[in-house]
Amino acid sequence: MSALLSLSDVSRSHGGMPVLRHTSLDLTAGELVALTGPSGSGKSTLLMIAGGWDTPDSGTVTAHPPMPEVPVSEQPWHALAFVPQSIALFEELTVADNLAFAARTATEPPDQSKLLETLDLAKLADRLPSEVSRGEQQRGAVARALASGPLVLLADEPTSHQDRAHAEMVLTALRQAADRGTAVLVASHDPLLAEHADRVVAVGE
Ligand SMILES: Nc1ncnc2c1ncn2[C@@H]1O[C@H](COP(=O)(O)OP(=O)(O)OP(=O)(O)O)[C@@H](O)[C@H]1O
Repeated sequence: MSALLSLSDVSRSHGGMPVLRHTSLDLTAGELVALTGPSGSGKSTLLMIAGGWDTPDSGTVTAHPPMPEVPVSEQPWHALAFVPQSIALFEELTVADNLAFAARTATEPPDQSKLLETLDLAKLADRLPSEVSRGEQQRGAVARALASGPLVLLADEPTSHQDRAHAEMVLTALRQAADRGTAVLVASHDPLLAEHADRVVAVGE
């Protein structure tokens, strides 16, 4: 299988300190890749660059067909979805409407009710993000990303606010997306992640 998204020879410094040095990574349809490394090793930096929210000092990020042939920063949600560490749900929309908003961009919208059930959010669907817990908001952000049916999904510490049972739900949902063909890249310290991943990429070691 050919890559959907390629980082090639990417380097990035913050405040004069090198964070990523000549890093290359290919993401292929149907795989779940675990991005591991110590705190401060550059996992979020790599994800931000992969998603087009940060620019490398050198090196390239390329989206390959069937991804739209535009820079990563211009990819629509149904091509490239992101679960940021900050979670960033739309505060004025209910949990269900956050999913519905993302699903509007999907070419083949996943079943939103099923997504809410899979992530133990069904009973909270009509609440605003401010009316649910941080962990529930985080699962909402995962559900929203999945609702766009993305070709590539990038997730930054998506289980950081979860207990073990709910972390399993999050990782299972991401695994199922990979099994349906999404290329999934997950940065995490969670030891459970390796059980769900096809391969592990370590940064900063
Ligand atoms: N905007 C910024 N300005 C300056 N330094 C930054 C900035 N963003 C990140 N850094 C530094 O770059 C390094 C890598 O940060 P990054 O957030 O990518 O690490 P991480 O592996 O995701 O860490 P964690 O596991 O703690 O989330 C750290 O030393 C961090 O302090």
